[in-house]
Amino acid sequence: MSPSDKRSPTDKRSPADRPTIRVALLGCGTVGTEVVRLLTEQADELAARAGATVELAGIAVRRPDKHPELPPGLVTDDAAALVVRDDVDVVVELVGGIEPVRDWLLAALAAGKSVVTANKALLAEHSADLFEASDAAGVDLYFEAAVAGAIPLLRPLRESLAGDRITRVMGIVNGTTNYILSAMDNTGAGYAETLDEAGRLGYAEADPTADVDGYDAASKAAILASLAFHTRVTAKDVHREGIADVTAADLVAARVLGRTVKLLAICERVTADDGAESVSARVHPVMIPRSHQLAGVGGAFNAVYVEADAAGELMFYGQGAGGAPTASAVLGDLVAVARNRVVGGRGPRESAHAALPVRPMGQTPTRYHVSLDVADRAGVLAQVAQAFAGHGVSIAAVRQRDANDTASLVVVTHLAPDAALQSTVDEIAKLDVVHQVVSVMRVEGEDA
Ligand SMILES: NC(=O)c1ccc[n+]([C@@H]2O[C@H](COP(=O)([O-])OP(=O)(O)OC[C@H]3O[C@@H](n4cnc5c(N)ncnc54)[C@H](O)[C@@H]3O)[C@@H](O)[C@H]2O)c1
Ligand SMILES: N[C@@H](CCO)C(=O)O
Ligand code: NA
Repeated sequence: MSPSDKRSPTDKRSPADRPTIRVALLGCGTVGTEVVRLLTEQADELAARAGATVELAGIAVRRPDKHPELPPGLVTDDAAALVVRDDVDVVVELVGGIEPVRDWLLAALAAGKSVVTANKALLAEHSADLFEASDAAGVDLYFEAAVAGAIPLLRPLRESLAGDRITRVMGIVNGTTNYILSAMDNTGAGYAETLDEAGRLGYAEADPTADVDGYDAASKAAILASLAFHTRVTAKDVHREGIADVTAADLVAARVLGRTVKLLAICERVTADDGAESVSARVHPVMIPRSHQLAGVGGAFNAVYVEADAAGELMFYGQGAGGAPTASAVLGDLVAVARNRVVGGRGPRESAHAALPVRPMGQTPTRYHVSLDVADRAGVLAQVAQAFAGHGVSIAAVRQRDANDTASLVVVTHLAPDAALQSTVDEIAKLDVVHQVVSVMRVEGEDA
């Protein structure tokens, strides 16, 4: 697009006079394929909405010979050359991973190209560098698809809620693990077969351990905490536990009590007694009541609660993974970026002015559900209760069920620092009267 193509938003040029925004697409896998389809099928509508014809200038893939469906003149295996080409206005990155993508995007931004990306791993590590490069060049960096797929979530945080004070963001942000946990809970399906199915459906990352070990959700939590609290949180600041240790016994223990297990990302603004503010960001399995709205979120769907001082509680729900849903978010960003280029403006920049410290997990208040098999004799409950009291942890509820010479004991705590809860569980596991620690799970969504 040449500078003379710029116009005001009220300019009514005929389609023939519209400027052209030329797009370099990097990666044509699950999401990239759907972006090409939508760009082609909806070309006229997208042009009308963007105020510019949006046209592919090139498509970089690892193996051009594997893509006979793409126009040969557009396909290249040289992404580094494509992103700085003079005829490219916008780079849409759908490759994933950190290197070499980081170098490509920094080069693209430095060359004055706007960037749209779905790459949460990259943003959670290097958003500072990327924002700095986009500011230096005066171009856009959009990434709605990076968190919660199709769900408009980042734009509401960056723009709609910019006038409010967000206190908490909590939800299901990984489709693959939600698909697996839902299947294990509903049908008792096995872990491995369900993970394979999530891969076939295009939900899982290229390396699915990023999903099951919580790395993907931790990257998303870092992005959410940064945007919600106007600070910089990176993936390594996020406490991370995946679902690999969630057992059938955990799901049964949850079911018996009318609960289920979800992998949640929880980002909170924490205010200490002296008024000092910090943020906490964590990803781990959580036991929630079946009546909780997040309990009904099945398959690869995502749902995120946002709590803000003035707005109160908001909930965002929809498809969090898969080619077409993710492409929807990419196209939304592409139209926004194209519009900005047409009018000569920019979207929101990084807002990290609050510069809040990150509170370590051990100091973060949580609640535990502990299920134990204990000896069925007098004084056992007192010993277990003493262990909690010794670490300053207050008990909210105790349930006991007897079977032969063993009793099943379930303890749910009030809020306590996570480190105190961990130490309590370690001590309890060593008690002679405790035969087995059946399940230990953090709890959300119940009255304390
Ligand atoms: N699949 C989803 O549901 C989903 C949802 C949200 C975000 N994302 C993100 O979108 C991105 C792409 O995900 P995907 O599922 O489409 O992955 P994919 O593995 O299906 O596709 C990746 C593409 O990148 C290409 N590629 C790899 N190395 C390359 C190189 N050196 N040069 C050029 N091309 C190269 C591959 O050929 C392939 O076409 C990732 O960042 C992912 O985290 C995916
Ligand atoms: N692998 C990711 C894709 C969406 O970001 C998931 O399962 O949620
Ligand atoms: Na999104």
